[in-house]
Amino acid sequence: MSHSAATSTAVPAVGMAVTASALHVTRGKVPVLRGLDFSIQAGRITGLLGPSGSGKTTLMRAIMGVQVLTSGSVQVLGQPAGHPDLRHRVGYVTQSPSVYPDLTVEANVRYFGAMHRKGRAEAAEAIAAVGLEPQARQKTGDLSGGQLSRVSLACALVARPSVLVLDEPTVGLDPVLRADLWDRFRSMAEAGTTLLVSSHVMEEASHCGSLLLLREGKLLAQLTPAELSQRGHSADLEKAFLHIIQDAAKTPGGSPEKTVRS
Ligand SMILES: Nc1ncnc2c1ncn2[C@@H]1O[C@H](COP(=O)(O)OP(=O)(O)OP(=O)(O)O)[C@@H](O)[C@H]1O
Repeated sequence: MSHSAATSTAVPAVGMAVTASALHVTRGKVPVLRGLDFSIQAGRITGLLGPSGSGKTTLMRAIMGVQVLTSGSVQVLGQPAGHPDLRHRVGYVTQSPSVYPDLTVEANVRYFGAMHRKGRAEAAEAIAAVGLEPQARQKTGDLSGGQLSRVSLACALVARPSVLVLDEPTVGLDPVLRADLWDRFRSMAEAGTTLLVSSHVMEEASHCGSLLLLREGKLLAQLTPAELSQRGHSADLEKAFLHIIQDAAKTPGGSPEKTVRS
């Protein structure tokens, strides 16, 4: 897998790429996000961590502007989430790969690239970035699950977005590929791209510059991995997170502890 720094149209690594204020989302009759306030710093990897059902995907959908908000607001690169000006600047990779199975890897990536006025060179770079050069001419429908999710990622990378939102991008990948992908994310952040990456795997939190910890639709904390370890009294980030969750459960009314800003 190539680790060349991505040339993106990223905003300078100052200021905030995403800001949510008093964000409430109800899906069906279920209050899923319950009053979130946070900012995501530009040019950094922010991890979105929380148990299954805590609202991670819903929050990512809100940031992409594809989720109806009950109240509150989400701003992305200074525009309301979903604003047409953000179309070429914000990329989203969902949990289920959305690619054309009858097309080759290369054709898929070139197709998505064309939507963002990108050509052959950018497609080749995106394919190399996810380690799929050997499969470039293969029909996407014949690939393994992990390869398929990497095609989906390449289809987002080809646009060279300033903000990249990734829903569990490392699921189904072996440890070597996972490490390669995190290296890739790191070099993208160094080049100025803002990444928001969700994961169930607390071990992956250590790759992030900042963490948003969600539980039952509330923000338990925003902090660095080192702060998580310190506050959760364990070098094992999974144990530290559990500790913080247990502390929050003891708080009267089940309200989260005071949010730590990193
Ligand atoms: N369309 C819907 N109608 C009603 N409830 C929904 C809908 N979609 C999601 N939910 C509920 O919203 C809550 C949050 O779901 P969400 O997918 O955001 O969680 P998540 O943290 O991403 O979970 P996972 O890690 O399992 O993907 C869950 O309780 C889920 O059942």
